[in-house]
Amino acid sequence: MMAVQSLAILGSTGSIGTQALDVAEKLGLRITGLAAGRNVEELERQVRRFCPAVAAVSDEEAAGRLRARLRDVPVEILAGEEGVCAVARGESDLVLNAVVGMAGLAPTLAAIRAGRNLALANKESLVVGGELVMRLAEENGVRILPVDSEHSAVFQCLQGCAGRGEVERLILTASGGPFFGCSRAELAQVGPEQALHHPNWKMGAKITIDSATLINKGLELIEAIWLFGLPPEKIEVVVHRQSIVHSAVEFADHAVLAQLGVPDMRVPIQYAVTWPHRVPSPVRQMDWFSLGALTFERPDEDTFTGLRACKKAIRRGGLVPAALNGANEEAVALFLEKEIGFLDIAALAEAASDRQEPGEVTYEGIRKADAAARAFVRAQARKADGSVPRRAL
Ligand SMILES: NC(=O)C1=CN([C@@H]2O[C@H](COP(=O)(O)OP(=O)(O)OC[C@H]3O[C@@H](n4cnc5c(N)ncnc54)[C@H](OP(=O)(O)O)[C@@H]3O)[C@@H](O)[C@H]2O)C=CC1
Ligand SMILES: CC(=O)[C@@H](O)[C@H](O)COP(=O)(O)O
Ligand SMILES: [Mn+2]
Repeated sequence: MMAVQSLAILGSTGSIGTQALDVAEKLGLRITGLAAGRNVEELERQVRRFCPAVAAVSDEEAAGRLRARLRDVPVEILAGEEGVCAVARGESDLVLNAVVGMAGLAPTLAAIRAGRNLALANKESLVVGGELVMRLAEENGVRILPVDSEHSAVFQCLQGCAGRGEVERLILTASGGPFFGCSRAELAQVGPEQALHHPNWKMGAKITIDSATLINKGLELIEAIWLFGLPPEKIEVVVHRQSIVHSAVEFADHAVLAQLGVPDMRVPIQYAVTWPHRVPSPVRQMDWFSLGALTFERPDEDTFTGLRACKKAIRRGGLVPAALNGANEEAVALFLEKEIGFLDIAALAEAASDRQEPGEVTYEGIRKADAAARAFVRAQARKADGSVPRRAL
């Protein structure tokens, strides 16, 4: 891959998007396109600072507001999923997809079909459509560079590895989230305020809740299967409370390589951009003498049932992970609105995925499975007769 000089960022107003702009600015990259949801104020600031040729937002109303704010700036403003996909297809050496959720799938596919190399933070693209995404990437000669910290860590450990046959297993580390060690009785009482406090990472709301339920790790397991072409039996989830070891690879000779560092997403973002090279970064050095103990434990899947539900969805395959993902997104939104309890998230994600037949993974199939799972979750949450595990225990 030629050195990246220009970058399009999708989800530029979010946690990863803003850090990616920070990295891009320090590397002196040209920003060719930006896309976001509805945060027009932040996107206006970004457009004025980085002067992309094109910017997109998720709907016409937001596009109207952005156009009104940027009348004096020569930028093309697009709207809707098609607008975001147009930014993904536009001229750039690399597209960084940091959109949150299933909304990232269409732009992932658009970038790949246009032959754009992809730095992928949007893990949901691979969760719902890994088979499709990886097949298209291969057909179009597109590289997918992981941004998710664990997958970047594995990718870094795999540099120089001659092939999958040399890998015994991957070790995906999990912080355990804010509630590690809690009982189900305690989890039944927690609300968004507590769940939004990740012990080690400052991230967007959706992924922070996913970390608290451990569903993030289940989604990451699926992401790893597709990125590295390994079966689930070869991927072990290990709780590592300190988030210093970002993941590891055990090779055929049982040597283990791990990637360590302070928890700062600018490291994996920058590596995805500069790969295979490493360049200086403003991220602080790890202080070995203040690290203290690094601990490793087995995840408690009886308490955090979401991880087990993800493993079941992987085993059933096909469209089942898409249903689980759609249900989870909907349930997380309801939890943040205080409509359902914390334990309901995993219960609803599992119930919705159990209802889904595996079927064939097509774009239309994914959308249908996603929509059906969301409708199921909304309907269950509306029921007042107690037949759903509302604030389940
Ligand atoms: N944050 C982190 O440290 C990590 C995140 N990830 C993954 O990266 C992705 C982004 O996460 P994060 O940055 O935390 O999320 P945020 O919620 O902080 O940001 C999400 C971004 O997506 C945009 N967006 C939302 N809906 C749409 C849409 N329909 N079309 C276009 N853009 C949209 C938002 O726009 P707006 O705000 O303008 O509405 C925002 O720019 C997720 O898939 C997450 O799992 C992976 C590893 C670490
Ligand atoms: C930074 C990152 O990659 C997140 O996905 C993070 O790993 C979440 O932490 P958990 O390990 O708690 O899910
Ligand atoms: Mn991660």
